[in-house]
Amino acid sequence: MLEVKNLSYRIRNRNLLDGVSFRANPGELLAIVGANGAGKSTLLKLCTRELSATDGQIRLQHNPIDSYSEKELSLFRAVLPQQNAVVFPFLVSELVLMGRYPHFDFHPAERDYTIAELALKKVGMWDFASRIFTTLSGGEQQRVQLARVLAQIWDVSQGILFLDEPTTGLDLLHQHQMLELAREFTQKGFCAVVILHDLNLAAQYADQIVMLRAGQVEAAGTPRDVITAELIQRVFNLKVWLLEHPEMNCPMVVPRYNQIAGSQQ
Ligand SMILES: Nc1ncnc2c1ncn2[C@@H]1O[C@H](COP(=O)(O)OP(=O)(O)OP(=O)(O)O)[C@@H](O)[C@H]1O
Repeated sequence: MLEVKNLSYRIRNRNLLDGVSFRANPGELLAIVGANGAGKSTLLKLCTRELSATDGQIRLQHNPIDSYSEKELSLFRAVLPQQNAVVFPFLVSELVLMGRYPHFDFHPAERDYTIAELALKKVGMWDFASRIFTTLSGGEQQRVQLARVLAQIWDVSQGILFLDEPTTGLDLLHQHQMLELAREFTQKGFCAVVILHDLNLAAQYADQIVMLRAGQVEAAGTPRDVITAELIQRVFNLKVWLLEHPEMNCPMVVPRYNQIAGSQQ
């Protein structure tokens, strides 16, 4: 469970976040959406303790975020950051095994190797296990990083998964597989908090959406509550058509063509 109450973050007299509140329950995938610069990554960095809030509270599994040691946090909470520069020539298998670091002291156990293998298979990258990570394509690297993150919380029953723009660099199939995997973990009792730019992915996979605008929550609720033409115009400055997904019970967003052409002038 993640609970954020009246969260603010101020830097150099500018409020990057102002009075943000929401709650993500076990079993839920919560998407954070908003225009560039709205404060999504800042919010995620506060929730993962990379930054400290100026005001407000964050609770994980009902306890204040600061009540946990780094080790305690890493046993139930995993983070896929937006950028994850790897400079050393690690093997793919070594990198995924790093996700197991919180679970062993000096040497990985058989179970850690097994979980790293299962995680790599889960993201369809097992065949790349003995490749050097830095030689992989952008999308392949992203899938391996996901395997590392999944390996970290593989055998946790109610963990928290934070994903910052996880679909970046992924082709259409793997974008959906990424979110299917996040959803699979929510079905195990996890809560997943995912920053997404693609409103259609948010509509299809999220149980709840928090829509940020200039550091504040403009709207929050189910995809039907939040993915409306009016809110999208207000938050993204774009007129859209809303269609019904032919199979899934959710709206689909299609930008109005004249608007896009007009916005470039
Ligand atoms: N250290 C900093 N100092 C000053 N401004 C900052 C700092 N970090 C972030 N900002 C500003 O805060 C705002 C929110 O940034 P943030 O990265 O959270 O946005 P975002 O919603 O994740 O954007 P994007 O969709 O482009 O990734 C932006 O205007 C950014 O320029």
